Amino acid sequence: MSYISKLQASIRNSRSVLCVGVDPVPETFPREVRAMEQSENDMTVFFCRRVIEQTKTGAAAYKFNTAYFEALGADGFHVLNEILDAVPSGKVVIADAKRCDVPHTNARYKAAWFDRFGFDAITLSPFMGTDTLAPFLDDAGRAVYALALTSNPGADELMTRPFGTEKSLSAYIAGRLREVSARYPGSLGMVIGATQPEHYTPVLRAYPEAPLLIPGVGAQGGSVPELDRVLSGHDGLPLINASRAVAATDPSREEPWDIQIRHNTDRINKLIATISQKYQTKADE
Ligand SMILES: O=C(O)c1cc(=O)[nH]c(=O)n1[C@@H]1O[C@H](COP(=O)(O)O)[C@@H](O)[C@H]1O
Repeated sequence: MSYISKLQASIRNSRSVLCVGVDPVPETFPREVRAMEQSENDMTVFFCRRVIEQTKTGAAAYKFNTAYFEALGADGFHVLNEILDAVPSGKVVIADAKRCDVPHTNARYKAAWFDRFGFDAITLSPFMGTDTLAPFLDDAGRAVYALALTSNPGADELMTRPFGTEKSLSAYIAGRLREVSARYPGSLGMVIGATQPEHYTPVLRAYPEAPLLIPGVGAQGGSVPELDRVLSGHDGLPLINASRAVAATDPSREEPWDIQIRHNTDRINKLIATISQKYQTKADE
């Protein structure tokens, strides 16, 4: 099955373009979880599996930022594997690894994240040139999301600046990604931050059919109505990621922490409902 078919099916089944970010920080786990007196690794497996359980109806995808598993040390990859086992089949799983290296080294990252861990997609930095993306693009069943317009304030240092005749370096990257995507069976999409809608237009115009991974709603303050407006003419299927906004729990609330996670997810899904509906229709086409 191609990556795009899997993405379409998952958006259709969940009726949502929500991607739940799994970025566990043991110090922020609910006190009930921390009180279990388990090891940090066991707590992480328990917490993340519960997050997946509570979000699986309303999420099309899960994005695992590998930093949070590397931070657990030598057993971090075992922890990641145990959590991946809990993701229902049919959901898109993305390794947010943001790798960037020469092609023969990137081939080993591909062996790790696609072949060993079985992720459907990976985030990569395109800053060493588009030749570095090639090792990830030989399989129609997998996808790359290349950083094109990131959500952090420092994106203004490089990405949103004019580049050659292009409005921004981001727009140039988008154009290059479009050219490269035509040469490979794998799917090549873009990461664009929800905090940057004023910079979207030239980027999306340069690659209108790009699958999009959009982080930055929730904790980083990206505006969903703005996102809805700027996405209006975009053809590629988006995934809108929320990590902390899903996992955040408040001990002063009456509901149990895991129900809070379900309600957080419902709230975000309501917020992005217009975008989800539009792309669900596209996924049906
Ligand atoms: O590639 C990403 O996913 C990414 C790119 C970007 O420009 N900004 C960004 O926040 N991210 C990731 O998206 C997630 C955002 O987390 P929250 O701000 O908690 O929703 C983190 O895993 C970030 O590493």
